[in-house]
Amino acid sequence: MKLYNTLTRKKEEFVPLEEGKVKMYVCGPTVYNYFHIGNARPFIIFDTLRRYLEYRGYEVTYVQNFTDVDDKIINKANEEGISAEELADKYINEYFKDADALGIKRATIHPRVTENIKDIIEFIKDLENKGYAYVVDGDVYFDTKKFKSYGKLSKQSIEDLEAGARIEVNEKKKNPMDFALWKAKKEGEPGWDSPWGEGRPGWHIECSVMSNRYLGETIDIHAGGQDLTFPHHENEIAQSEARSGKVFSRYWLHNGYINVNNEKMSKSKGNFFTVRDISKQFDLEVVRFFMLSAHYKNPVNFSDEMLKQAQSGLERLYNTRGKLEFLLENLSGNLKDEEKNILDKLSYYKQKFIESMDDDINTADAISVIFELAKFINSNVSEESSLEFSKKCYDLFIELTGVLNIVNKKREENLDEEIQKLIDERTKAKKEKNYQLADEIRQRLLDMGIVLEDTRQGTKWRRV
Ligand SMILES: Nc1ncnc2c1ncn2[C@@H]1O[C@H](COP(=O)(O)OP(=O)(O)OP(=O)(O)O)[C@@H](O)[C@H]1O
Ligand SMILES: [Zn+2]
Repeated sequence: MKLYNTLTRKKEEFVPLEEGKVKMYVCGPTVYNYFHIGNARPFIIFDTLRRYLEYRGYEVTYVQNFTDVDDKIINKANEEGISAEELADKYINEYFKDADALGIKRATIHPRVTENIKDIIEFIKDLENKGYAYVVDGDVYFDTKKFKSYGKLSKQSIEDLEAGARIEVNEKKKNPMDFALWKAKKEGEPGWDSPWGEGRPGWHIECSVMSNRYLGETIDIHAGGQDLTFPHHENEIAQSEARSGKVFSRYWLHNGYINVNNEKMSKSKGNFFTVRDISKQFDLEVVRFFMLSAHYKNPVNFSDEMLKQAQSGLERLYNTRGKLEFLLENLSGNLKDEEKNILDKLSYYKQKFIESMDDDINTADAISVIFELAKFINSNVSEESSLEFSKKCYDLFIELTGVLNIVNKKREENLDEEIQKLIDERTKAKKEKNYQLADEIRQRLLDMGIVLEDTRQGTKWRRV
C-alpha cells in the first residue's frame, strides 16, 4: 500500500514499524463549538484509512485527542459564564453524537489535554534539561534555533520561515519562530501548578505528549488537515525529536480543504456549516459518502447541490442492496453454468477496489468500483438467478461498502422509512386530486410487496 508522505513529498510504500501493527495519531478538535464540514473531513478520511488497514489485517491503535483547554475555549466559557471544563464536556458529548452519525468509529483512545498535565510538565522539563527550552516570566518557550532540522516538514529553512511569517512581536522570545510550551496563568484562566509557576500548556505540546504516552516515541502515521503542517506539526516534530532523539512519525498525512466559493471553510471566517445543521436536512451518511467521493488531498467546494448529488448516488447503491436482500429471501439453488462464467468478474472488482485503496486511499476510485459492481449486479442478478450466485454478489457488495462504512443499513430498516415517505407522497397526491400519481405510488409499493389499506385513521400498510 502506498501513502503520500508530506515529509518526503512522495507516495511511499507503507511499512509499519512493527509487523501487522499500526500506531496512528490524528489531531482532534478544539471543543468549543459543534464541528463543521471542514473539520469532518480529516475525521472521516482517517477513520476510513483505519478501517481499510484493519480490513487488510493490521491491528490499529488509533489515538485522537480533544483539545479541551485553549484561548477559544476559555473565551467562550467566560462568555457563557461556565467553566472551561463544563464547556469542553458539553462539546465532547456533542462531538460523539455527530461523529457516530457520520459512521466514525471511536478511537482506541480519546485523550484530553487536561488529563495529561502531569505528563506535559514532565515532557517540558526534559526539554529544558536538554537545553531546548527557556523560561521567561513563567512562560516556557521552545528554542527553535537549537533544533537543527526545524522546517523539515514544511520544507522551509528557519530563515525563510522567519522572513515569510507574520508573527506577532513578542519581546519575551529569543527568536520569532520560538513557540510557547507553557503559558503563565492570566486572570480568569484555568491554571495548574508547575516548576515555572501556575499556568497551562501551549497548544503544540499536547500532541507530542499524548502521542508519546499512548503510542510511544516513534509512531507510524500522524495525520490532520493541511493547515496543521505548519506550524503545528513542525513544532510537534521539534518537541518530540528533540526529546527522544528518534524519528517521531514515519508517515505524515494531510487532507486538503473543504472550501466554500474557493475559500477554506473556517470558524474564523464565518463561512462554515456545522455537521449538526446539515443533519437537519440530510442523513449524515450522505456527508460521509460525499467526503469519500473525492480524493482526500484534493480541494473540494462544498454546496447543497453537491450533497444532493451524493444523496442520489447513495440511494442508487441502496437500491442495489435492497434488491439483493429482497431476492435473497426468494431465490434458491446452486451456481448455474452461465453464472460460473461471469464469477471471475467479482474477483476483478475486489481487486480493483483494493488497488484503488492501496493507491494513497483513493476512495473516489474505490467508490467508482462499487458503482461498477452495482451495475453488474443490476444487470446480472434477477428472479432467474441462483441463490448461490446472488449471495456471492451480495457478500462482495457488503464487504466493499463495509470497508468505507457506507450503504450500511439493512433493507428492512431502510425500507420502513422509504415506505412511509411514499405513503405520505400518495396522501398528498390524493389531497391534490392527482389520482394518477396516487395510483402509481400504490402500484410502486405493491411491486415492493407492500399492500395499502386506507382507513379512517389514515393509510396503513402490510407486507403481502
Ligand atoms: N476547511 C477545512 N477543510 C479540511 N480540513 C479542515 C478544515 N478546517 C479545519 N480542518 C481540520 O479540522 C481538524 C480539526 O481542527 P480544529 O478543531 O482545530 O479546527 P480549526 O482548525 O480550529 O477550524 P477552523 O479553521 O474553522 O478554525 C484539523 O485537522 C484541521 O486541519
Ligand atoms: Zn496535534
